[in-house]
Amino acid sequence: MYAQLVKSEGSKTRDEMTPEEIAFQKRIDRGERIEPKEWMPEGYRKTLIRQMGQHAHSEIVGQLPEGNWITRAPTLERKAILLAKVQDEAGHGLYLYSAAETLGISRDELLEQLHSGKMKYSSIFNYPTLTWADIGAVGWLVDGAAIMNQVPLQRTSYGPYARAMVRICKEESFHQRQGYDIMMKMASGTPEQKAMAQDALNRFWYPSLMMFGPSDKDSVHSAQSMAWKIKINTNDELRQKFVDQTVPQAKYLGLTVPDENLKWNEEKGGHDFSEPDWDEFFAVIAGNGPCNEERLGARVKAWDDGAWFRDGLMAHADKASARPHAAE
Ligand SMILES: CC(C)(COP(=O)(O)OP(=O)(O)OC[C@H]1O[C@@H](n2cnc3c(N)ncnc32)[C@H](O)[C@@H]1OP(=O)(O)O)[C@@H](O)C(=O)NCCC(=O)NCCSC(=O)Cc1ccccc1
Repeated sequence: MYAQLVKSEGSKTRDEMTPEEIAFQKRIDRGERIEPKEWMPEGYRKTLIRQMGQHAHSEIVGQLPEGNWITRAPTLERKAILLAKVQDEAGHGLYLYSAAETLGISRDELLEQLHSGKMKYSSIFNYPTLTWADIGAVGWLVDGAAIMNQVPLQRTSYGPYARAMVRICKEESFHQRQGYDIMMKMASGTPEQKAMAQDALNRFWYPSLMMFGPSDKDSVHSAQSMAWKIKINTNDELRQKFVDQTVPQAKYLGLTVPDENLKWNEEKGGHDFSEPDWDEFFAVIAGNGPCNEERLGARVKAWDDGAWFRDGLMAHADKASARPHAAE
């Protein structure tokens, strides 16, 4: 069915699987949920830690480009809405770290891997938010792409991840609407405001398409992750759905998607569109995007600055447990 997917490193054919692995795959094929204390292949556990960890880190790092605008939101109402949205992203990160911890890795280990550059976070957050219209574009396009990817993950095979996705998707759809609402205001405002909205769309269009990952022929994990139902769709399938959903929304705003090759293809029932610049994508995920240093630097600083607070909490917890009767 997915002839274009490359074989994932370490993936096994049925003949190479142990009886336990075959039984596990049968459970997945029947659509059963896998729960934390149940047996799972080591590769399944590691793949989930990688994907859920990257997802959690993206939510946390993803607060930075929007947090940048909280003090400069144009009205009190916009400020309150943006503040709530950024707090939601923190909450999503925390559910996802908790869900990842059920796989036997601690939150400290996950954060250490983020801070040392061993684990990734979404490429999109390495682009700057230069104007207020960018906050509209982030909500509309970035949250829109996030939802497109995450709605199918509500049916992912690992129970704690699938359940976390249900609440996260509800909140992300509010985020997407608040972004589109900002874009509607800007696009129907003064010519200068409309130009800002167009400029934000121009800069965020291709980075948003990159959020779905490399094209299927370069996606090293898709084949195995889909066999395990850790992923439900290929990267290209979701990218296509995102383009098809977003193009009419841009039209409604009176804005132009920055792609001369964009056109409806009746035969395939979807748009033809230009691929993002994959060299840029691979440079960004290798740490060389416009804001990688600033984003990671901000997270490491926040971690270091919070050391006194974590130490205080631990000291308090130690004292409380040394006095078992104190709380009675
Ligand atoms: C689709 C994909 C992202 C990638 O498919 P896979 O099968 O895992 O990989 P594949 O073989 O295709 O790629 C090969 C290599 O490329 C890496 N790579 C690929 N794409 C990216 C990328 N875009 N950025 C960075 N790295 C990327 C990939 O890790 C792998 O490298 P590795 O071997 O690990 O070193 C998948 O992990 C997924 O669905 N994750 C869950 C959703 C999720 O994480 N959402 C987060 C954003 S939503 C949000 O934050 C909400 C929000 C909104 C607004 C404000 C604040 C917050």
